[in-house]
Amino acid sequence: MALKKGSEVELTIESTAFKGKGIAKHDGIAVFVPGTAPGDIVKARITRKKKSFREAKVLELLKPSPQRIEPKCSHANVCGGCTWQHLPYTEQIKHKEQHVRDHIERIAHLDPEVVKPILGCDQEFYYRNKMEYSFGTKRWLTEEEIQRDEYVDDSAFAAGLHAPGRFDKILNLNECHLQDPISYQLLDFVRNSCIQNNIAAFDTYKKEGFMRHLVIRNSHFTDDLMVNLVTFRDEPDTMESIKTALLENFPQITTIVNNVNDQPNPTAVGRFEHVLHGPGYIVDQIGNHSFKIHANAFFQTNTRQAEKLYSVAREYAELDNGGHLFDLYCGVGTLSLYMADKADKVTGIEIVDVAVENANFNAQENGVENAEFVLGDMKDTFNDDFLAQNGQPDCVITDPPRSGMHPDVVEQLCNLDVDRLVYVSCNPSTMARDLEKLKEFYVVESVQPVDMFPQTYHIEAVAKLTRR
Ligand SMILES: C[S@@+](CC[C@H](N)C(=O)[O-])C[C@H]1O[C@@H](n2cnc3c(N)ncnc32)[C@H](O)[C@@H]1O
Repeated sequence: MALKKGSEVELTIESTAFKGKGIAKHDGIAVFVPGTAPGDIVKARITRKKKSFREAKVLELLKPSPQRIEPKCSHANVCGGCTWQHLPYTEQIKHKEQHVRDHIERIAHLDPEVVKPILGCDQEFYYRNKMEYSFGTKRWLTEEEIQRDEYVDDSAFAAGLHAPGRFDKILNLNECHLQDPISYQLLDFVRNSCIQNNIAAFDTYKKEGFMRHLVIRNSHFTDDLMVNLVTFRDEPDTMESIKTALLENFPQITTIVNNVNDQPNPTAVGRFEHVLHGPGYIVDQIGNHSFKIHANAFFQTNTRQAEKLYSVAREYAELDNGGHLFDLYCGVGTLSLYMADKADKVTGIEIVDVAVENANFNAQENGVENAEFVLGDMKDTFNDDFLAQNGQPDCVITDPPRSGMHPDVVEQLCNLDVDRLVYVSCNPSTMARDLEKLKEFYVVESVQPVDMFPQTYHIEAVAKLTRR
């Protein structure tokens, strides 16, 4: 019988899908069930019906999988951040490796044997150097509150992470084990200070209020600790009082910045920024190089594991005979500098101006004289004029955002006369899509999954391509 939306059914979870959902089969139809583990037997309600699959929500865990462990965090079952705290880390990485294989086979149509055994992360918790919290006027109700017969008001000054799939509801966090505990202590302090001082959270519907995000960045190699308060309006007096209170209670903070995002978009990047305390950046280290990082510049969020990732990219780039390296989507120049001693010349391209400024500064600070960085959108910048001006590369590293590369960039890479291409990706699905096109011109020799994000379904991978 076809499963209708709303029907209740008993399911045995067989495996996991990308994004962490468990998969069960019912009358030959795949049913995706979040929050489950292979081996679980659950009573579930169908929440979505599509031609070839269903989605379901667990109503009752009838028999837990023997693989299950107690999550460390009290929010684990609700928070969308950690999908897999109920699985041992050894199991998590098996699933991630399999997901990369699946994408390589199903989307890139390549032999999954090119995927190597995953490189796991030594640190299972507290590995992040950045957390981006949000404020809102609606809190996510607990399961117990939802079940009550009476009306429960969800209006609140809520501070934490967005409830899964909800742009308007915030899960009020009082713990999180992905970043140093100082991170959620700061969150708690800012939430309480705002409530005491009648400072409003931003209301996404009415487009009013004040506090939008709190972004904490801490260095893993220095004592630098950045607090970035993202607000809807520019109110120097309010910010001065928050800054004073923060420094009185957390003297270890080395810099405080205020990004003012007065636009409807929900990003934590301001239209302009004020530095309220300290230098306005932190310094961290990957390999032998130190990096200056401003609030709005990208930096790998797992500093220690980034070195493992970069060493794979360095090996795949095969720069033993030097040559000209292009570092596409270069951020603050981390990969460029990590490779620069092997190359004759490195040219990076990046869209965020402050990241390019940081990259130039970082090259100078680290005594790297053969790297230069160009500001621009890859799809407009990486063209024939650019090649005529900057010369042809011998090797290209590309490390795009989660959305992957723009089709024009993929096409330019297909037409490029280059021996080696190294594709670093934080999304196996878009990487596989791009490899599908690139494989006509390049041999995909190997794909190395590297886990940068324990407890979550996210997985990084590095692919080595050589010209046909
Ligand atoms: C995944 S990060 C990689 C950064 C760097 N390779 C690293 O390891 O730190 C992707 C970078 O691409 C930049 N970016 C995003 N879209 C871009 C575009 N259209 N053109 C150029 N750079 C872009 C982002 O600002 C970010 O710095």
